[in-house]
Amino acid sequence: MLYVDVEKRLAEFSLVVRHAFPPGITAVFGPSGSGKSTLLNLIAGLLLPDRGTIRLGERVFVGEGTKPLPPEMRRVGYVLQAGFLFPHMTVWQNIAYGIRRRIRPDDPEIRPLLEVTRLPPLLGRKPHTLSGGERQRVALVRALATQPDVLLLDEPFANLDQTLKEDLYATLLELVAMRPIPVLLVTHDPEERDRLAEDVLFLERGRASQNPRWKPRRDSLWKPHASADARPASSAPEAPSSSPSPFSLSSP
Ligand SMILES: Nc1ncnc2c1ncn2[C@@H]1O[C@H](COP(=O)(O)OP(=O)(O)OP(=O)(O)O)[C@@H](O)[C@H]1O
Repeated sequence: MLYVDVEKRLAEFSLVVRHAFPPGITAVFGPSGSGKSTLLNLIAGLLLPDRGTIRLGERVFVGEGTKPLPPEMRRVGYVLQAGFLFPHMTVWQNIAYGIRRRIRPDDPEIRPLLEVTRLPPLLGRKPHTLSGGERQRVALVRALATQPDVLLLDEPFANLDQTLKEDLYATLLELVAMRPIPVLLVTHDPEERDRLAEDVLFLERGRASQNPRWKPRRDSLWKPHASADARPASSAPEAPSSSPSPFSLSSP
């Protein structure tokens, strides 16, 4: 479980988020400029909060009285809208980059990722020869190949046509089923939110509220996964006063 309880002053308002993210996909949904990317950057360690705590289980990313964990030690995978790939490297070199040990496409932890995303025929290609959807598949595998404990997706499907999106939705869900970790999916698109998310964090001018009326839709694509038992009955920020706060650093 990823716990976020932070404040960050921005140009026109403060981002104030107090939320627990269980394994599975949580959509981070809100209008442009509401603080969605800032939240992801705080979790990734690219920005530091003015106050508060971010921790994954007992592993403190940032917290009062402790030195912030640098981004490279957080085990966070990050995929951006443009699906940035190094242009001079092949698909395989892009995927292997950032993994500290030598890996091969048929290594047992890599091969299933490549197969689900149908990348094996493309491994020798350079990014400029790929379609937008193929590039996003590479970016997803690259993020997951590092075996992250949290996956951050910042509008990874924007600017793709509907057929490609559908294809990538299915791929993402297969990947998440293979590695049940908290996944934060930033999106503007209510359809995408409702098809993919198990939970939604609504943001508006930096303020977060769980919409109590939001429920996964009947045609939602996600299926409860093995770790579903680990999900709390509700990931709403308010814990009953009789139980320890999920945000307390000393809680299990
Ligand atoms: N480092 C910063 N310092 C101060 N203000 C910032 C900083 N970065 C972003 N902002 C401002 O904070 C607000 C939130 O920006 P952010 O990029 O997080 O929004 P967003 O919801 O991701 O928007 P979009 O959907 O357009 O990408 C914006 O008003 C932005 O101008």
